[in-house]
Amino acid sequence: MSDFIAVLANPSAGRGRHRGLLPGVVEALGTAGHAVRILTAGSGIEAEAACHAAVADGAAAVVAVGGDGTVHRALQSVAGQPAGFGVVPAGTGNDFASAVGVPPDPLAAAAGIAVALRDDRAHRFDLARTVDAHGERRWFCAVMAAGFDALVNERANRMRRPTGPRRYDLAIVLELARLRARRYTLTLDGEELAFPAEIVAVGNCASYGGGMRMLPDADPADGLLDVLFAAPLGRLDLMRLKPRLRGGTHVRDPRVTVRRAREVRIMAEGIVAYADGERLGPLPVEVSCVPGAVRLLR
Ligand SMILES: Nc1ncnc2c1ncn2[C@@H]1O[C@H](COP(=O)(O)OP(=O)(O)OP(=O)(O)O)[C@@H](O)[C@H]1O
Repeated sequence: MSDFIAVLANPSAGRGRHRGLLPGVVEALGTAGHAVRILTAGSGIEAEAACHAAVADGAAAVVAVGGDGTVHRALQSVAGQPAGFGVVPAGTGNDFASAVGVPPDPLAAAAGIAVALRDDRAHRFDLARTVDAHGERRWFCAVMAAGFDALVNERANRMRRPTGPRRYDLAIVLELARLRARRYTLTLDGEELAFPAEIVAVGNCASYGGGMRMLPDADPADGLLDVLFAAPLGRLDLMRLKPRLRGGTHVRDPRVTVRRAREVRIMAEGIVAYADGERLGPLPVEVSCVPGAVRLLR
């Protein structure tokens, strides 16, 4: 069957707060005049496979109902493809949705997707494409972490307890105790830089983690990636920088550098990169900005 809307709902997104949302979302999407097919998946990997199958089956659009992790999974199937993409923000972090002008209210977002599909109107936004040392390709939409924040994510993923946000707090404490500057080699459009650092991030959009504006001026429609790195700060100053991320004022610190590039390569020992909060894999990673790679319905 073709001419249908595939809906990837992540029941665990937003700690389950939006579980009752789906019927209203499906009803709103139905007004676009396409059949609505709900994809079932028990994990991020299954979610991704279900989206790929739907696109191969001729889906007119894929709609992700969840946070940035769900968006990341769904995006793999529509990036660089003619199928449209919709986001119904229902996660704890909805950073891509807010960067591309999706209404924060889930039902308003669903209604907007239906109107855009009916009127055949889409907005093109850039995506970042990654290639790892094994040649594996992925896409991401918001921010790739390749420093302290990636180490925290990797540690939190390995921990079973505590659950919820306290797991991250504990992972931060544990990783702070082991903090050390690593030697990075960064290539920005062919220019090679080598320096010691604790934080390095690449952004297609400004924020991650639910409003932490790591790359405050990143624009998902400028055809470029924003790249942030900082001279070694040490434990105390790293923690002092953290509350400044929400306002994006950390970039005023003279030890922080932000550059723009179309193609970026990052190498450092012992770092597993995370993109949109999802595990990407060990560095080195090459990242390219692909202008207009997604047809966003909103
Ligand atoms: N259909 C699905 N079923 C189960 N897990 C999924 C599904 N879709 C995505 N996932 C995974 O669920 C995780 C959380 O998703 P997401 O980021 O959308 O929600 P969140 O509430 O914002 O997340 P977090 O609690 O991690 O901040 C991601 O790792 C993602 O890969």
